[in-house]
Amino acid sequence: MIKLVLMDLDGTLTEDRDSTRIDLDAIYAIRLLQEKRIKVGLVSGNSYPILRGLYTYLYLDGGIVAENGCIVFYKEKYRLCKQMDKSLVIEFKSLFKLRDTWQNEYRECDFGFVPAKLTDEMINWAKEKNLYIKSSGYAVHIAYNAAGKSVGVEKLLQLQGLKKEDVAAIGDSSTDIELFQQVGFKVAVGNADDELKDIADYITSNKSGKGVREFVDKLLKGELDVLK
Ligand SMILES: O=C(O)COP(=O)(O)O
Ligand SMILES: [Mg+2]
Repeated sequence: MIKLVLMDLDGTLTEDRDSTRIDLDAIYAIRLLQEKRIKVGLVSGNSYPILRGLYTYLYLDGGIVAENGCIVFYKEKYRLCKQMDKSLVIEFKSLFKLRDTWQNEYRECDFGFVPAKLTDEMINWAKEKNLYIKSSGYAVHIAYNAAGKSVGVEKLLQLQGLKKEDVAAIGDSSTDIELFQQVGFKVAVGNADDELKDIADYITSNKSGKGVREFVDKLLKGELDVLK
């Protein structure tokens, strides 16, 4: 039985994948889960302060994984990755002519840059330095390994004493592939990256936030084969 639903933020709770406007249907879906005592958590590349604020005002209790797995919050805050070296941020930005995302001043380990297009040159640069590098479609992220949403979600489930089978997750981008590795039921929104859809147990017909509502409605009506 699903006890926790982990939700990505950008491109999933929002109205679309190029928006930061949270879909009202997604908020309503969260309320429906809470009424059934199913916990909801956030798993995102966004910074901890941003997610902690959203977590507080959406009145969630399923925990937070911020900075693509590097920061976890469940009753207490945990940092799981090495703090980013500022000289590396400067080198990456100047080498690939990138700009800081506005949240970088609030980050510790995983830093985001725009434009969000990930190139082979960037991947090779990161590989040489054993860095995590992925694009969420909103930003290109780098962090010291071991990083990625899987690292944070594994810790979050441990903290709550939950098994994979107890947990479902919904996401939109390649950064959610690692999220899917740690949960029992994997949902891709209708406008998700193909590589995420390829490993999903269910793909919503609706995009982003409306897809969250569609998933939750079907989950609560028992229309999804979550106990596979
Ligand atoms: O921070 C980003 O780049 C996007 O974050 P997400 O993991 O919520 O999609
Ligand atoms: Mg996303």
